[in-house]
Amino acid sequence: MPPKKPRRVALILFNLGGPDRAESVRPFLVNLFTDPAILRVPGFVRPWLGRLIAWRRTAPAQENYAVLGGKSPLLELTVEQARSLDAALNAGGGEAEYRSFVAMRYWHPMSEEAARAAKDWAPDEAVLVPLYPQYSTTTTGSSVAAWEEACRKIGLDVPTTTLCCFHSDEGYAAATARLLRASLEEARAKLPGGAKLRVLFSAHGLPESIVKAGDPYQWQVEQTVAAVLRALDEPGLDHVTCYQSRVTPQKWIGPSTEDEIERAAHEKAAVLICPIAFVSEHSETLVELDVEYREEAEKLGIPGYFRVPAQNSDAGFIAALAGLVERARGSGRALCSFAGARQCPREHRDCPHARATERKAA
Ligand SMILES: C=CC1=C(C)c2cc3[nH]c(cc4nc(cc5[nH]c(cc1n2)c(C)c5CCC(=O)O)C(CCC(=O)O)=C4C)c(C)c3C=C
Ligand SMILES: [Fe+2]
Ligand SMILES: [Fe+2]
Repeated sequence: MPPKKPRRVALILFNLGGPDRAESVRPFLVNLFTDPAILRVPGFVRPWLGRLIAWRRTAPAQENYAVLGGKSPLLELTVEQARSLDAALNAGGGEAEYRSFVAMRYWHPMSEEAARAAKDWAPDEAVLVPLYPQYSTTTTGSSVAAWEEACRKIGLDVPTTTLCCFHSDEGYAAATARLLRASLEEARAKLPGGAKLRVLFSAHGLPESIVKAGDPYQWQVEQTVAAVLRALDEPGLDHVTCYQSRVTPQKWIGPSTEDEIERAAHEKAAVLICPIAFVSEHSETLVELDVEYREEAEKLGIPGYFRVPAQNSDAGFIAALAGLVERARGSGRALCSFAGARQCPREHRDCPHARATERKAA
């Protein structure tokens, strides 16, 4: 008998995307601020208001990207994560052949480009893999919606499993705790003896109204911090969870990372910032945390300012992601679909991270 052909599994890696040159900043921001998941105003107002906000945000955003050579490093880092994930999943041979496709939400390659590339490969099934550990309607929810629309448009119809969230996954928490431990040791070695050190778990913020409307993101961020602290196993560690990157005038969830840095400086405590909702370096880690907040902290006379690197293609993180993909495929259950809602419910404490959408092959 001829050997059985491996089943082709397309992995669709979701991230936000970022401009690839200075001229892309404005259209990237327009895409972002005209997304109904981000700008929650009546549909007839959104195109105008979204463009206005994008126009006002262009100059500060361009300044941030200028520090990074005029572009976001997010795509390159995501492509590297994709290659590493494929290598990890395909290493043992097995019944499946995996191939990752990157689908960015607001800049290229976007969902339609990813869906066309995936279709050309003729997969037997697909797994949607958000590079967001915590589910938010503004990130994973929005990406899944864009993906489904792209599939309808180009006629890609394969059985699809959605990895909804992995906020408390043990492998992910352990990999994050390892990175945190290494940075803690480095910071302690550099600090003058006896100086206080506080860990600031810094997540991307969200407008408070979005959380009040039921978005589980903040709750899931808190679960991640708890899981990382369990894995770190350092009782008594001075820490706080805070939120960065506020970009609109509404009230955002807090406390803000800037306020926590200021509080630490007043209390003569050094800070170690641990990004807790980003798994790749980008402008909000490399510029906001490493340049802007550091400058403010130093002006306030902070005794030390350190940062934990994002996971990028860290071997432990990639192994955790590979495990999540395998378990999601194997689950065969509708775990996070909640009365047809797109969103992983806030109360879903036991979320094993997968929503299996069974569709009959055409
Ligand atoms: C109302 C605005 C925004 C919400 C809500 C929001 C949620 C959100 N974003 C991330 C992760 C990323 N955001 C990135 C860039 C970015 N985000 C916003 C606005 C909102 N984000 C803007 C305007 C920008 C552009 C940059 C800027 O103007 O400063 C990025 C990519 C940046 C890059 O360098 O490529 C990521 C990643 C999360 C996790 C999140 C909610 C949970
Ligand atoms: Fe953002
Ligand atoms: Fe979930």
